[in-house]
Amino acid sequence: MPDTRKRSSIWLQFKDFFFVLVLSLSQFRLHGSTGLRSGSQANFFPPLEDAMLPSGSFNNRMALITGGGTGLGRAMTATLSQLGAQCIIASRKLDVLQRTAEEISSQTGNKVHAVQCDVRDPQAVSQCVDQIEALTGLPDVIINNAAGNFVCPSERLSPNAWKTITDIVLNGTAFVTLELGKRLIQNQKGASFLAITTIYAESGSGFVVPSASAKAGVEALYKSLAAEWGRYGHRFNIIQPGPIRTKGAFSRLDPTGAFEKAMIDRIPTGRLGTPAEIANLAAYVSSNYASWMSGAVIRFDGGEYVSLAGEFNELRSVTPDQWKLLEAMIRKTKGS
Ligand SMILES: CC/C=C\C/C=C\C/C=C\C/C=C\C=C\C(=O)SCCNC(=O)CCNC(=O)[C@H](O)C(C)(C)COP(=O)(O)OP(=O)(O)OC[C@H]1O[C@@H](n2cnc3c(N)ncnc32)[C@H](O)[C@@H]1OP(=O)(O)O
Ligand SMILES: NC(=O)C1=CN([C@@H]2O[C@H](COP(=O)(O)OP(=O)(O)OC[C@H]3O[C@@H](n4cnc5c(N)ncnc54)[C@H](OP(=O)(O)O)[C@@H]3O)[C@@H](O)[C@H]2O)C=CC1
Repeated sequence: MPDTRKRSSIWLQFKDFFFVLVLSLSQFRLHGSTGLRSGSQANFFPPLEDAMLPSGSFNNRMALITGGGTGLGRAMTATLSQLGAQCIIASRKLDVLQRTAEEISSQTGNKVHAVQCDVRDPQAVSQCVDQIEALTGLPDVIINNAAGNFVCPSERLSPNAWKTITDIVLNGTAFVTLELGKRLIQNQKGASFLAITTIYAESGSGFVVPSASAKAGVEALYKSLAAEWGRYGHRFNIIQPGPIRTKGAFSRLDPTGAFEKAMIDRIPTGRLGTPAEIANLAAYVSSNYASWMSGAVIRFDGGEYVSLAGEFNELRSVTPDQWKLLEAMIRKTKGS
C-alpha cells in the first residue's frame, strides 16, 4: 500500500477509536451525576428463567416461529418446545436454523423443523407454508418475530434501505399471516397469531424510522385482523419488547456499546429484559390459558416507555437534600 494511503487508513482507524472513546466518556459523565446509581434497583426484579406454564401445555400443538433460529425467536422456540410443541422455525439462513433446531430438539425431546424462507418474497412464503403443511400440518401457533433494523439518520437512507426494512417487517408479517390465515380458514382451523413489535411502534422514533413505520403497520394489521377474523377462530396479539440483549439487535442499534448504560439508567426496573422472560410471555399469550385474549398490545419493557414519556421523570436524580431546598422554595411561594 502506498505511504499516503497507509497513513490515511491509520488516521481513519484512529478517528473511529476516538469517536467511540468520546461516546463512552460522555456516557460516563452523564451517569456520574445522577443521584440514584443505575441498576441498583434491579435486585428487586430478578429475572426468572424457567418455563412458567405447566409442562405439556403445548402437547399436540404445532408452532411456527419466524426468525426462530436466533435471539428472541430462538428463546420462544426453546420454551414452546419444552412445553410440548412441535416447532417449525423459518428464516433465510438454513444452516443457522438447522443448528438451533438440533440443539433445541436434543434438549427437549420434541422435534423442531427448520424451513428456509425469505419472508419478503410472497412466493417463498407460499412454498414455505406448503412445506410446513407436509411436515406437521397447519400450525396452531404463529409467531411473527422476523425483523430487520439498523440505526441510521433518515437523510442517509436510500430507497432500498427503506424498502429492505419495511419489506421484512411489514410485508413479511403480512405475507406470512395472510398465507396461513387463508389456508387455516379454508381448513376451518383456529390459531393464535402473535406479532413481536417494539415500544417505539407506538411513539415513533428517530434514527430507526423504517422500523418504527413498519412495526406501527404490523400493529394496525394485527388489531384489524383481531376484529375481522375472530369468526374463524383466530386470535391476534402483539408484544412490544423493550431492550433485550441479542446480537442481532444490539450490533445494529448500539454497535459501540456506548448507549447501553444510558438505556439501563432510564429503565425503572434497572436492567434489560431477558430472552427467557419474553419467551414465557409469548408462550402464555399463545397458549389456551389466554384463549380470551385478542387484539391486545402488551408492552414488556421494565417500565422504559413510561419512563421516557413522563416530563418530570428526570427529577429522579434530585437528592433528598436538594428536595428539602426545592420544597422550601415552593412552599415560600404565595399567590400567582
Ligand atoms: C439509543 C439506543 C441505544 C441502544 C439500543 C440498543 C438496543 C436495542 C434496544 C431496543 C431495540 C428495539 C427494537 C428492535 C428492533 C429490531 O428489529 S432488532 C432486530 C435486528 N435484527 C436484524 O436486523 C437481523 C436481520 N438484518 C439483516 O439481515 C440486515 O441488517 C438488513 C440490512 C436488515 C438486511 O440484509 P440484506 O442483506 O437483505 O440487505 P443489504 O443488501 O445489506 O442492505 C439493503 C439496503 O440497506 C442499506 N443498509 C444496510 N445497512 C445499512 C446501514 N447500517 N445504514 C444505512 N443503510 C444500510 C444497504 O446499503 C442497502 O441499500 P442500497 O445500498 O441502496 O442497495
Ligand atoms: N432484542 C431487542 O431488544 C428487541 C427486539 N425486538 C424484536 O424482537 C424480534 C427478534 O429480534 P432479535 O431476536 O433481537 O434479533 P435477531 O436479529 O436475532 O432476530 C431477527 C430474526 O429475523 C430473521 N430474518 C431477518 N430477515 C428475514 C427475512 N427476510 N426473512 C425471514 N427471516 C428474516 C433473522 O434470521 P435470518 O438472518 O436467518 O433470516 C433473525 O433470526 C424482532 O421482531 C425485533 O424487532 C423488539 C424490541 C426489542
